[in-house]
Amino acid sequence: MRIAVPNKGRLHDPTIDVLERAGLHVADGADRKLYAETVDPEVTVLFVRAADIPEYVADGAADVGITGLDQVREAGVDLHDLLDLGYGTCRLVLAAPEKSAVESVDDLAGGTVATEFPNVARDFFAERGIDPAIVEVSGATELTPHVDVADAIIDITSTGTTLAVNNLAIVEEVLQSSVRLVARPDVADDPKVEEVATALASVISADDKRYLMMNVPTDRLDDVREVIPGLGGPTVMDIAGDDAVAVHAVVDEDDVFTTINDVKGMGASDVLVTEIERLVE
Ligand SMILES: Nc1ncnc2c1ncn2[C@@H]1O[C@H](COP(=O)(O)OP(=O)(O)OP(=O)(O)O)[C@@H](O)[C@H]1O
Ligand SMILES: O=P(O)(O)OC[C@H]1O[C@H](OP(=O)(O)OP(=O)(O)O)[C@H](O)[C@@H]1O
Ligand SMILES: [Mg+2]
Repeated sequence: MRIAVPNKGRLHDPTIDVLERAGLHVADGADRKLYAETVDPEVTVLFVRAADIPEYVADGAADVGITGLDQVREAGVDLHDLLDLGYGTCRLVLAAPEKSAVESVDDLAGGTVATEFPNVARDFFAERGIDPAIVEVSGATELTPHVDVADAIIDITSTGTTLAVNNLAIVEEVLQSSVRLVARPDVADDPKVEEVATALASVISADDKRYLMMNVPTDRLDDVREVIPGLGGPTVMDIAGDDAVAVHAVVDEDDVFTTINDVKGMGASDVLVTEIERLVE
């Protein structure tokens, strides 16, 4: 099976990282290599531009791909969205100069919009019933409204810094994007594809969970159970020759602070909190 992953840009490192954490060690994924073997002899990684990944998967050059939803939409190909990997979060927005006549989508009727995402742009305006001219650019999109190339842009924003320094204001959101694991429909149910999806999902599930370990006086165990929802309840083990039990549980990261305070109040001691590498539910 072949997985297409971003060869450079901001998505490269986090993608290699998530594959590694999923146990799919990428052999010698050095710069400028076009493909690499993984620890699984059946899985090969292809390094491709983020924008080209949907086409590679749709055409069968790769079976699954990891890239931004914005790129999948722009390619207009029919792929199964198997998993949201949670990074590369950004928005595609329609934006115009702060001091311009463009204040709503309708103001662009008869106007011009510059973008690296012409297909997403056309779909967006078609749905809104207007048909502005679309100018395709390959970068520095934020400059175009200031040099009379366009009245507005559709571009990526995350922190908003680039729009702000270029005196551009958001007119409307076009798409929310994050990095996805996508598959060609005919291989989406393939056991190997499911294995990879499960392994990647286990990393994502573990990210916002923590493993709690503690010793609890035996007579307070029922109280402790009440405050630790855990994953199917906590694991309880006897401690030889002691009036206490060891309790292990998986808890949401957001609940760790409260849970520790609660169990301390119930006499728990030696509380340990650790990160979880993977969680296969
Ligand atoms: N500022 C951002 N914040 C979050 N995600 C982003 C941001 N910019 C881009 N992305 C996501 O990363 C994907 C690839 O963008 P990136 O800039 O890494 O690639 P590129 O533009 O093809 O590469 P490069 O900029 O190195 O030429 C985008 O399609 C989008 O999904
Ligand atoms: O809202 P912000 O946090 O400012 O991020 C938005 C910017 O990030 C991306 O550019 P990138 O840094 O990838 O440069 P590029 O244009 O060379 O791709 C995107 O094209 C925007 O310009
Ligand atoms: Mg970029």
